[in-house]
Amino acid sequence: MLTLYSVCKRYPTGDHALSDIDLTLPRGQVLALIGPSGAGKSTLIRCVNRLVEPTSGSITLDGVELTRLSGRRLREARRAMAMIFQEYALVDRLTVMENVLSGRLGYVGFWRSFLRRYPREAVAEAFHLLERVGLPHALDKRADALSGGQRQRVGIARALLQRPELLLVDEPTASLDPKTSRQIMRLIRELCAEHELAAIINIHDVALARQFADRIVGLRAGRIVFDGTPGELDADILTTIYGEEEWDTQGEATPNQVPASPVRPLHQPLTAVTAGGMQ
Ligand SMILES: Nc1ncnc2c1ncn2[C@@H]1O[C@H](COP(=O)(O)OP(=O)(O)OP(=O)(O)O)[C@@H](O)[C@H]1O
Repeated sequence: MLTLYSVCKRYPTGDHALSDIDLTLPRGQVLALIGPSGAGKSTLIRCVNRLVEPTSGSITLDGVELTRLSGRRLREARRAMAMIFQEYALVDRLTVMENVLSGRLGYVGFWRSFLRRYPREAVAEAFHLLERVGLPHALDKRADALSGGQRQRVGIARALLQRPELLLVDEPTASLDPKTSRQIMRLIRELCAEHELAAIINIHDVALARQFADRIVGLRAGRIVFDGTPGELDADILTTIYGEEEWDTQGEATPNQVPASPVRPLHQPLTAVTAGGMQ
């Protein structure tokens, strides 16, 4: 469904953020993108929806070459790719419902979106999605009255209202406590299965990646250095991705199972892992 071929990104500063990235993502697959800070994870997902312009290479979604699109055709292509952000990117002064409905902005005309008049069908779907993400009673609340976990649920409902084929998820749990992080990752995973959505999730927490992704891609210095299943991610591979460290790799986590002892870089706080494993 999504194919990247020989994608490179060099920023005007001279930073080679991505070098020769080849990746094919089938429909419905949940891919976790891991790697050290500066490895190029955010750049990669932003190249897919062209928030960042790749310097060279090809990116196709359902056979459409995204790198050559502009104007209306780029806007149309972007509807199929919804983004979920670390900081949620909600409009604080708007209600939960209004924030979710903004997921349809790419579909309604200028005046409708300006006046925030959405089709009845979109409102009904937004109700349904808010119920699905566990916020049926928060419709009229202002976004800034919500907790971080609730805000992320709104962000997820908004993304789904866009009716995407692909979710681009940028550190969805970075600002959340370990239990809420697991709930959010589980929700994303379940929704991907329900809607046959593919997802690329940029995530620092290796234990969460192992537990909730079908596939893990490790980036280091802009290159893919690992592409495999969570079960294949052993200590040697973690060293290849992150560098030398004493890795704890006991306990094979499979999606929706609680790992006995999740993999973690030893420099991560122990509390983050133990609390995450308790739920
Ligand atoms: N707007 C920019 N201008 C110049 N260089 C940038 C820009 N954004 C990122 N870079 C550089 O590109 C490289 C990859 O950055 P990127 O943010 O994609 O990495 P990352 O893996 O997402 O890091 P983190 O996990 O810390 O978010 C880094 O060397 C970074 O300094």
